[in-house]
Amino acid sequence: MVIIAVRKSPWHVIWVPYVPGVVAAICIRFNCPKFIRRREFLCGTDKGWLSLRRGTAQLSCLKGIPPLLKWACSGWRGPEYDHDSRRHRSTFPTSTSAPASYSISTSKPIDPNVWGLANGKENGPSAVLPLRVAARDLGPDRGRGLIALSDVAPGEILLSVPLTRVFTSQPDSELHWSAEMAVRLLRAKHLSAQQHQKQHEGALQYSDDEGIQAPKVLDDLAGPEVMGEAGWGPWIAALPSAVRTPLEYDEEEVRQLGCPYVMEEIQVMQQCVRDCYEVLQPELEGVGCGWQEFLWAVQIFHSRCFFEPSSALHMCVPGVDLANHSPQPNAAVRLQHSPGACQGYHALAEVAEPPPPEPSRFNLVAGEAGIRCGEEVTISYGRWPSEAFLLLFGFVPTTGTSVAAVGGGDDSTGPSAGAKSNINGSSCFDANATAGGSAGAGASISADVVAVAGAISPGDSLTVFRDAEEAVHWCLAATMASRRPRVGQQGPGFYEQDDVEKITEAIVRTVVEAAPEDSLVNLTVTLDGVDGRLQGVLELVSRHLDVGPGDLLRSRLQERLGDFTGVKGIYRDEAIKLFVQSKRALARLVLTQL
Ligand SMILES: C[S@@+](CC[C@H](N)C(=O)[O-])C[C@H]1O[C@@H](n2cnc3c(N)ncnc32)[C@H](O)[C@@H]1O
Repeated sequence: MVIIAVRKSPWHVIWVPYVPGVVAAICIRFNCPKFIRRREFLCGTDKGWLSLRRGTAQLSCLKGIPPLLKWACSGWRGPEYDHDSRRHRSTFPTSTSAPASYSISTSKPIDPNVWGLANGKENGPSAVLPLRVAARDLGPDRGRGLIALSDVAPGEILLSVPLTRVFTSQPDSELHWSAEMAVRLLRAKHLSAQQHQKQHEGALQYSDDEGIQAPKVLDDLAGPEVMGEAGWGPWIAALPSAVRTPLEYDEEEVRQLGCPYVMEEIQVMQQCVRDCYEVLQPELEGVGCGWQEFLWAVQIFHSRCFFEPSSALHMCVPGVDLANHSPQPNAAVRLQHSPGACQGYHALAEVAEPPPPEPSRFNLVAGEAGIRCGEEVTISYGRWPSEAFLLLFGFVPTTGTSVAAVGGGDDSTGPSAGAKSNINGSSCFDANATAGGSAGAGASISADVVAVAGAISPGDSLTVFRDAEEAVHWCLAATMASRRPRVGQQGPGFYEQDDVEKITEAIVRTVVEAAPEDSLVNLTVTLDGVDGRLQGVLELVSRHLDVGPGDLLRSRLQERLGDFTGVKGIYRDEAIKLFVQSKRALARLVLTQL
């Protein structure tokens, strides 16, 4: 696992390159200039492809997607060209151990016709494109996804999309990136519909005139490099008709999230998109679009874009954008740059005739364990707190483990108080060191803890304080509240409000001076332990207040847990439920460690 600290950055997801040096890190981020809040996440990505998932039962075929995949991979000569894959394929043992419930338990290639794949057709002048993947409807939880049509060898390219067919943000736009892309998408949709209409009318007109050949309509495979904005039609036609992220949540749904930080984030995001709409409204009306279409288009980009850090561009990659997320993916993406863009190309050109430069391509590549026929092809969107997944993609990833032990919808049940074991053998829970607590390092993981951990979204973290200043204020206020003297008595260690403010200011100054380079925002706990910056702040405060940092953390976590246990009513969205369950389970689990 590679861990990367992303500092002073808004939502920012990073994939570490599968083969270092071949591809730049690919990221996804939500980055709105109007409301950038400095946030700090520890994030990482699994470099390995640990376990593979089998295909889902009852997969239905999708009209419109096969032509999309072919269109997206324009100019690619296909997997057979890139690899001698038969050699690799023979390395798979015959799968006889697959559970009977799996719909596909054979490594025999699936007949593309049965699966509705328009296969073996030409893609370019003479090339045959026998794709190894097809899109399938995987049900309401995941939407569509990509399924392997045959066993795929490690490292084999599954889809290869030229950058000319990648819908990319404009670097110098003054608008928020997704709003700028949305308005272009809607214009392209309008133009491609007009183009389609013209072609249809032309064909009708000529079919009336017997003996006269219909005018040659543009090839179905033509793209934006030939047709300009109207050329995005095949991709746009395959986009989902609805995407639901928190941009569409109403007040009640936002409230159900329970977490004040996330609630605020969503409100700011919603306002930002409304502001962008106001600016763009005249242009949007010009292409027959209103608020609903704009909101759809913005959410399309939030949920489907890669972020390429070296160019700072957001990229929506037709075909690859059908790959769903898994914390244990079996594939990854790579940017493959053209020889013309590589060092040495021009030097070569001086001494010999170099091959014509190929466009750079965005590849979907099988992981190092390969992929079995019938398995879903997944990539990792990154290892992120559940709010990042929720805000951008509208879903919260799970491990699939039962959540019964953390109470599910019933907030009264929690993990057994005896579950004092250390998560993953980590000994990071040292906040209690001066408070005399037991971290239980090295203890085995009890069934309760495993069940609780199962509800926690992989990579989740719990924001304990927004920033150091809030932490200091809270610690002082909570400590003074507990020491408030009775009338007529002198409480030990109790300060009056004026003094509290002075002490708070002094502590904040000390904290900032102690870590001038550090961004002291988004102080969290995770399954790996207490954020070191949070630990530092708590220790500084505790010295002034004569109270253990572990005690301060414990009572703050109790309060945060209360945010997630107070949610009433039936969850209106599965993602909200999973978000609340994950945060609640994490808070409880950390509390058992203190
Ligand atoms: C890049 S798209 C993937 C293709 C998408 N399923 C479709 O039908 O077009 C990302 C969206 O797919 C869905 N998705 C991806 N991975 C998922 C997962 N592990 N669980 C649930 N939904 C997922 C979410 O709706 C997300 O916003």
